[in-house]
Amino acid sequence: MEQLTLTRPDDWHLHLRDGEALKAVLPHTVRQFARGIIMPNLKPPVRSLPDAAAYRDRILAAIPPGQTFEPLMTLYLTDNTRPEEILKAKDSGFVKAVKYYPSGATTNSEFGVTDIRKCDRIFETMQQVDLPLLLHGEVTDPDVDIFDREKVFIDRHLIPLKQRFPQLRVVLEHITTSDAVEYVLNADNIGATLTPQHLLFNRNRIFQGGINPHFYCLPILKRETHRQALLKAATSGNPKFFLGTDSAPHTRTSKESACGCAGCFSALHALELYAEAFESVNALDKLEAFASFYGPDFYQLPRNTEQITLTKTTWRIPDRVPFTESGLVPLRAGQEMTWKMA
Ligand SMILES: NC(=O)N[C@@H](CC(=O)O)C(=O)O
Ligand SMILES: [Zn+2]
Ligand SMILES: [Zn+2]
Repeated sequence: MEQLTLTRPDDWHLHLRDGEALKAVLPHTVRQFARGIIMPNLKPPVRSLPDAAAYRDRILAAIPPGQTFEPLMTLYLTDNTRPEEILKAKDSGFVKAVKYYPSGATTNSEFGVTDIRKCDRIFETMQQVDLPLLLHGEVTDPDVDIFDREKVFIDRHLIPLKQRFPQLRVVLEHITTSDAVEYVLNADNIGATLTPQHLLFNRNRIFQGGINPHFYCLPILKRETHRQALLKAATSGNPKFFLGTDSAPHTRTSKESACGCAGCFSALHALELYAEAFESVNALDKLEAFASFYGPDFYQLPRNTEQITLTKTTWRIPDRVPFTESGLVPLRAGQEMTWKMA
């Protein structure tokens, strides 16, 4: 039987939610990943060090007995974040980054930043203490076409930001365009995470045979040329590109709705999805570094030492996974996978 053994990977962009939802989704991530960068877009968001400490405790308490997982916490940047909060966060040792959401760009981003220039004092402090900045890189200007929002963010905000703070370490999260790939390749002190959905699907998938809300996430899937550029970057062996699932659980009914939420749930089978994407371009030999080496290298953390094994077998992704209320529909539910984690 064909097998693939890898150093245990980490997930560098993960939504775990809170309460009952957290308890339902965390075991899936714990099964695959040793650590995760935990997104702070709760309601209300994780804005201070005490918020992050309390959320971290709730995550630790939800880990299934006998298993291990290290939540790497982030703070949610607002117009009112103070430099002292950044210093305290850095000193804590468990806050590994600060997350920037443009106000209104995505799920629970209402408390996000209204004008990136308002945060220059914060970026100055982050640059000084070397705390990475994670970007949801889309503009919210309603006049900008939804498919152009990432590119326009890079041109209008990211390039000037990097000119003002060249040493600030930045992760452009869940990149979706060849423009983002080009930018990251040519800039310094920057990395990017890539999701399974953006490596596997183009925007046609959202509309195939009718509207498919479970393929709607933000930034939205783009056209095929972009998908190919992302796949090329992920499998290039360039350490700037690493794994971040952006697994973003929403109840089935909140997705299958007249105004459905953005986010794909992939924690159940993330690694298998990535394996399939890499295999599609004969690059399985590049999977381990993408999934298990380049992320810790960027975050200046040790690589994991444990191993995991993927086996070539066909299995069917369930239609539903237990979650609060109506359950969760995993990415590409009901379809067949060709790799399975032991
Ligand atoms: N990616 C998504 O479509 N949704 C994420 C938020 C985010 O990462 O932008 C969520 O929290 O649901
Ligand atoms: Zn985002
Ligand atoms: Zn996300």
